[in-house]
Amino acid sequence: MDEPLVSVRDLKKHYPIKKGLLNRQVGAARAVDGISFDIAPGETLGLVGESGCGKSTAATSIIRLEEPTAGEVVFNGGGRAGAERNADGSHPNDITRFSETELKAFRRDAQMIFQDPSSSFDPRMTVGAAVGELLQVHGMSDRHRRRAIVENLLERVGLSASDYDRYPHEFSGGQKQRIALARALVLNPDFIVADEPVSALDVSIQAEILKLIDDLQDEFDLSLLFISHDMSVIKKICDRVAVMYLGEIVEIGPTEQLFADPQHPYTEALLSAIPTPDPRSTAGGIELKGTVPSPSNPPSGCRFHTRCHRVIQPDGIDLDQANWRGILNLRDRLEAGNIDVEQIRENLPTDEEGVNAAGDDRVRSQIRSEFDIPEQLGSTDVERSLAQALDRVVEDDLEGAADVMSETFTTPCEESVPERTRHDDRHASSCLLHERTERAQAAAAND
Ligand SMILES: Nc1ncnc2c1ncn2[C@@H]1O[C@H](COP(=O)(O)OP(=O)(O)OP(=O)(O)O)[C@@H](O)[C@H]1O
Repeated sequence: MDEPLVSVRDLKKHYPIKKGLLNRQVGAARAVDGISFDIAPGETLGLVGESGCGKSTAATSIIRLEEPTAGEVVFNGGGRAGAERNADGSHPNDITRFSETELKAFRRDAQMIFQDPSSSFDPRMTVGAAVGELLQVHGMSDRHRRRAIVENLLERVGLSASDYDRYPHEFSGGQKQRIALARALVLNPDFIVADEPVSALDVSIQAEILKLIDDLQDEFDLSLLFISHDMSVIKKICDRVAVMYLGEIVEIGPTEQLFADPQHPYTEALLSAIPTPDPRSTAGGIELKGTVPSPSNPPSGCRFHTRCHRVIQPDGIDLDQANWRGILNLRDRLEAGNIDVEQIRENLPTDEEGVNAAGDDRVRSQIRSEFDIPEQLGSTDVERSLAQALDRVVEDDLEGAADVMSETFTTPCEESVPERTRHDDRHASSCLLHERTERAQAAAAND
């Protein structure tokens, strides 16, 4: 790739968590925790992940609307191309080190579009004034010239010059997003960050706005960082995609390749969630249960291991993968002390005879079924440990049950942080499964 327009390296944004009267820092929410990628001139890079993965924080940190905690964002637009690193290793184009003056110049060259077009406009300002405001801020004092530029832009985003004197409330959501695009383009930037720009719009309008963004990108030769939680939107507009989970990028690659051949289980799960026109289709059938864990206390090892349908089994265990997931889910819930045995008992239908004994068995069965663990697992060792744990559960000794479970049921995924594996020069992912395959292949080649 030629010199990228934007080059993000190991970018972090941690929010301090403070407590008590003295407001002492007791921890940090690691919203963005070491992300790296490049965006080429004229390219659209998608950043996708569920709510809470850190996408918006990444966006605002990259264009320094928030101060990053660490890392580098090199911006080679705005006439800054071709600069060499300083002797101390720092880069003169590193946005995170820009002075106020440099930052002001950068603000001409990089713009951001937000999800909700309604809240991005002052209701008392005409559309023309809102779009032209930045021209004025950046020194264009000629009112007639400003008006001519804005009228022309309004037409280029599919509105008309006569909309100049109208007010935001007179426009629909889709039209307001067109106005937001005109405003983002008015200073002729090189780089636009669009944070969920179509998520608040009806699906039919979404398609129109995506088409407009695509056309404008060509016309204005823009690079775009396009943020969305929706894989189907990403597919329509992005050249490459970075998949983000809990502050990290777990996979990155060209859109077509990533959709056809996803390498990270999280990507697979996101793709599986794309609705299909056929209601009977299970579209891959991977159900992403639960929500993204808190970035203040992320899971050890691979952060996705607590929800992963491919979570690795330790040596000596070889269960059906869904059953293994169920066992780990039960273990994690027990460790969190988050199973209410009394509640389970109360919800069971009453029995006429031998209430206690039958009740305990039913509690065991109920728990197994809740966690998708069949009555017999086909492995004596696993069954023995599970039975011991369930015995403790029915005695309401959750801690004891958790101890038994965590002794037997462990996964390499919680022990090692996966390294980035390259699948080709543009496609990479971070999953222990690939690391293992690579190691096995290397060992075979050496034999
Ligand atoms: N100012 C803040 N202080 C503390 N934590 C924050 C702050 N802003 C965001 N976070 C946390 O950082 C994590 C990432 O949030 P972020 O909004 O970047 O995610 P997102 O992927 O954009 O999700 P969404 O689409 O819901 O906005 C979340 O857990 C959020 O609670």
